[in-house]
Amino acid sequence: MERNVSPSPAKPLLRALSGEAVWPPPAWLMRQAGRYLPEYREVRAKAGDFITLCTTPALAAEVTLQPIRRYGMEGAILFSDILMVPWALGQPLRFAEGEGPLLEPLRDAEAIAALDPATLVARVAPILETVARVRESLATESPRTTLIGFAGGCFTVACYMLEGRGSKEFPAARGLAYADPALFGRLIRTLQDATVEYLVAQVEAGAEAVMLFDSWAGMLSPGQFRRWVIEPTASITRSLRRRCPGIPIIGFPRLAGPLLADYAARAGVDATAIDTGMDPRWAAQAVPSTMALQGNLDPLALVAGGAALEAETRSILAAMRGRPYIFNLGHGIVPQTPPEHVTALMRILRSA
Ligand SMILES: Cc1c2[nH]c(c1CCC(=O)O)Cc1[nH]c(c(CCC(=O)O)c1C)Cc1[nH]c(c(CCC(=O)O)c1C)Cc1[nH]c(c(C)c1CCC(=O)O)C2
Repeated sequence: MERNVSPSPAKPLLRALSGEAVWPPPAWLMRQAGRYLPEYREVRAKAGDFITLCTTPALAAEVTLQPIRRYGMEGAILFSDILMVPWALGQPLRFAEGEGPLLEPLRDAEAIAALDPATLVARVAPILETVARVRESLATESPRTTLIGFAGGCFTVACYMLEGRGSKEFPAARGLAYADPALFGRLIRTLQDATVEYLVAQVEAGAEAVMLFDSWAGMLSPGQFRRWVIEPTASITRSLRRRCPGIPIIGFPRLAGPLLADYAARAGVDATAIDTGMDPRWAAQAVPSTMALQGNLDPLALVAGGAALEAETRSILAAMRGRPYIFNLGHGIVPQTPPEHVTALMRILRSA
C-alpha cells in the first residue's frame, strides 16, 4: 500500500535533524579539525597564520576533511572561525600565538556605525569557496557525511568585538547592554543582518545544515538572555527559513542552564546543542521529543580515554536513546587530546 510520506533524507545527521531517532546516533565533534591532529599542525605551519588558513580554500578544505578521513564522522564542520564575521565587517583581527584572538575593540558609537556590511560577502568569498570544495569532496569521499556551516551567535560575537579578546566576564559587552541598550542593540542588529547574509551564502555554496555558536550566552541574566540571545536568534532563524527553506539549524546557547527550555521553544532552531554541565536527562525532558539534542561529552573525558570515556559516553547515550539525537562534545576538543581516543570513542558509538 502506498503511504503518503515524503522520503527521509538519506544522511543520518540530516535524518536526526528532521526529528528521527536515528540509532546508533550520527556523530561529530566540535573543533574536530585542529591542533590535536598532527596532519592539521602540518597544514597550519604551511599556512603561517590562522586567518590565512581560513581564507585559503585548498588548505581550509583539506583540514575540514582531515578528521573525516581519519574517523568517518557523520558531520563535517566547515573550517573557519566565528570571528571571521567581524573581520569581514572590517574590524582588524589577528590570532596571536598562545593568546587567542585579538580584535581592535569597538570603543564608541562611531566604531559601531563604521562596520561595513557591504564588504561582507566579498570578503568571505574564499570561505564560500571552501564550502563548495568540501561539499564536492564529500560526495565522492564520504557520501554519508553532512557538511555543517556556521556562525557565532550575535551576543558571543559582540562580546569579542567589544572586549577585543577572550575574557572570563566580558564586562565591556555585558556592561554596554545595560548602560546603552539602544547602541548595543544596533551592534546586535548589524550582526544579525551580517549573520543571515553569511549563512545564506554558505547554504548557497553547499552547506547542508548550519549551527549558531553562542558560547557566552549563559553569562547573561534571564531577561538579558531573552533579549540578546533568544530574540536575535529567532530573527536569524525566521530570515533563514524564508530564504533557505528546509535548511536545518542547530543552536548552541552554551551555559544556558534552565533557560535552555525557553531557547528551544522560542529561538526557532531545529536542534539544540547542550554543554558539558547540562544534565542530559534533564535536557531530554525540557526539550520537545521531536527536536534533536546534540552533545555533551566532557572534552576532558576524551583526553582521559579508557573506562572514564566509556562510562561518560554510555550514560549520555542512555539518556538520549529513543529521541532525535546527534552525538558531540559539550565544548571543543582540546589540543592535548590523544587522536587514538577519538578512534576509541567512535568505536563505542558505533556499537551503541
Ligand atoms: C568562541 C569561539 C571561537 N571560535 C569558535 C567559537 C565557538 C565555539 C567555542 O566556544 O569554542 C568556533 C570555531 N573555531 C574553529 C572552528 C572550526 C571547525 C572545528 O570546529 O573544527 C569553529 C566552529 C577553529 C579554530 N579557532 C581557533 C583555532 C586554533 C587556531 C590554531 O592555533 O590553530 C581553531 C582550530 C582559535 C580561536 N577562535 C576563538 C578562540 C577563543 C580561539 C582561541 C582558542 C583556541 O585556540 O582554541 C573564537
